[in-house]
Amino acid sequence: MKAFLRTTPAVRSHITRTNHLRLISRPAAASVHTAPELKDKSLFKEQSYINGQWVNAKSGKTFEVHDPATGKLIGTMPEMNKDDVDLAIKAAADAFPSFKKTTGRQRSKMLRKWYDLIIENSEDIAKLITWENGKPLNDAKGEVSYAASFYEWFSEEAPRLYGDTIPATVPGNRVYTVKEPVGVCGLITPWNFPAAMITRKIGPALAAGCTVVAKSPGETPYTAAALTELGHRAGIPPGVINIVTSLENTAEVGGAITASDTVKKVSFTGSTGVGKLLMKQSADTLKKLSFELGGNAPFIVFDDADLDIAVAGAVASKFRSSGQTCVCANRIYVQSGIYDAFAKAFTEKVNQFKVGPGFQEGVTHGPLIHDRAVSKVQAHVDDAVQHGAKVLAGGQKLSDLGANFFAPTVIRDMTKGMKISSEETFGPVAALFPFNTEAEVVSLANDAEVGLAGYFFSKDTQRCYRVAEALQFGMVGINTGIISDPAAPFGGVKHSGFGREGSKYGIDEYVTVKTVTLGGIGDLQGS
Ligand SMILES: NC(=O)c1ccc[n+]([C@@H]2O[C@H](COP(=O)([O-])OP(=O)(O)OC[C@H]3O[C@@H](n4cnc5c(N)ncnc54)[C@H](O)[C@@H]3O)[C@@H](O)[C@H]2O)c1
Ligand SMILES: O=CCCC(=O)O
Repeated sequence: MKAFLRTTPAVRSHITRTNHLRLISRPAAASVHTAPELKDKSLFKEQSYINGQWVNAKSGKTFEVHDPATGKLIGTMPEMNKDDVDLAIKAAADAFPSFKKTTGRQRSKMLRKWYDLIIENSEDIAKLITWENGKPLNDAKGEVSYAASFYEWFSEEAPRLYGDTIPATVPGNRVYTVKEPVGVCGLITPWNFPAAMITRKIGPALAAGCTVVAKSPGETPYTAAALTELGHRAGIPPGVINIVTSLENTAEVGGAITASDTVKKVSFTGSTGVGKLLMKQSADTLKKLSFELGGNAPFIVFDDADLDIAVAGAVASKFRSSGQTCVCANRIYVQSGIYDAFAKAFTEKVNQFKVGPGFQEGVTHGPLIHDRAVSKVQAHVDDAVQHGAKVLAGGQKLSDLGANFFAPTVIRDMTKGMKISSEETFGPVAALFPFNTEAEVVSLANDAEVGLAGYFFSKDTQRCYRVAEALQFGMVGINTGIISDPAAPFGGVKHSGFGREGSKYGIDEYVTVKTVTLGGIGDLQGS
């Protein structure tokens, strides 16, 4: 109810009109909020955003969003369908002709203003992230600066969208290229980084001069809405950013985006399965695509590694967002000479974690996003134990804290046939596999359908080059467990998808290269 009271009068009147039955019929427990206090209450929006206006679904339907830490209701969002998506696509298409004519410098200023507003409001945005995603407030603050950094970065790229001057093969011809915005872009992002995944797409799209229809994640739509409100305040013109929301209708919304011939590009971050579906759906309209899909990252510790650095790297890589990032270590391979020492030191660190609701002081790790995630984690642990692995820490749900909490877990004596060796857990389970030789572990690491991130730890410089070259992954971390950086290209190979986000390459995903050939310029008279 508190969230309801924080909405604007216009929104309240609409919700009252369309939802009064649901509001009054909700069970008492479900309507009790543990709402964080926002400095700017108008950042909490329970509507979608089309053509510069906050709107409801045309059908009037809504879906509920729940706090993963408490299970309590946060609020509702419009349950949009194809009709709403078509309106958003039309708004983006109508805005495109004038937005594409803005200069890179003008777009740079808009993105910079948006960046500044996010930084000014970072505490509120972080609270929204913690509320709907569950991650501890400090991590949420980190995500806000990471998310904002993509607007800063692409505000700097926008004025530097250079083409080439090309020496022609044909005498008398002159050839040059121009990078043009691809057009209306459909962006689909997951819940694990409610802010950063969407800014990593909107930043380069706008920098290139594209307009967008973004579908925010059904589990975590409020962060995207708050960012959009700040974009509105930054003066992004109507129709340039459109945010559609859905939960149950997500497949229909994805179908409408991919089927549209007006949408020229789809950028998706999420699971490999959904990525493949969207690629099939996009075939008829031959869209430009970039897909950041699932991972199953190997994390290799060689005997010659610095033990403390390797342990710190494993803690950071494995347990970031309670294991719910696509680049989290999933298979931790430790060489036999250092295996026992690593297992002991690593387990000691994991035992120091404090699990709890993300707003609670001192909490280092929050809940998982929902009960399906908890069930998958439990299934992976049970499978490993049934096949002979030994639990060193955790291994079970923390039901006393709430339905979505799972104890940070360390398991040793993992072997190749176990589920974790071939499936991404996406949760707080560190599985330690022993190995003996460099060739053996490189082969194990590469024996995966996916290839997003891989990590290894060694003090041997020659080995560092050798193994980095041999690993079949889009990103390799050497002696570090954190590789995310707006300046560094982010993306995978194999079934982890294609395309790169962030970095100097990120903007290329949103442009087409036009070649201009001027023929027969002739010779100067008299020369
Ligand atoms: N490579 C990366 O950069 C990256 C980043 C984050 C997450 N991921 C991957 O995402 C997965 C976890 O996220 P998830 O479980 O929410 O993934 P998911 O694929 O189920 O969902 C991702 C997004 O796609 C939407 N979606 C689902 N079905 C859709 C459909 N038919 N049409 C259109 N949209 C649809 C969801 O609503 C959500 O917004 C993991 O596999 C993880 O590795 C990858
Ligand atoms: O979960 C995927 C993205 C995480 C990151 O950008 O570091």
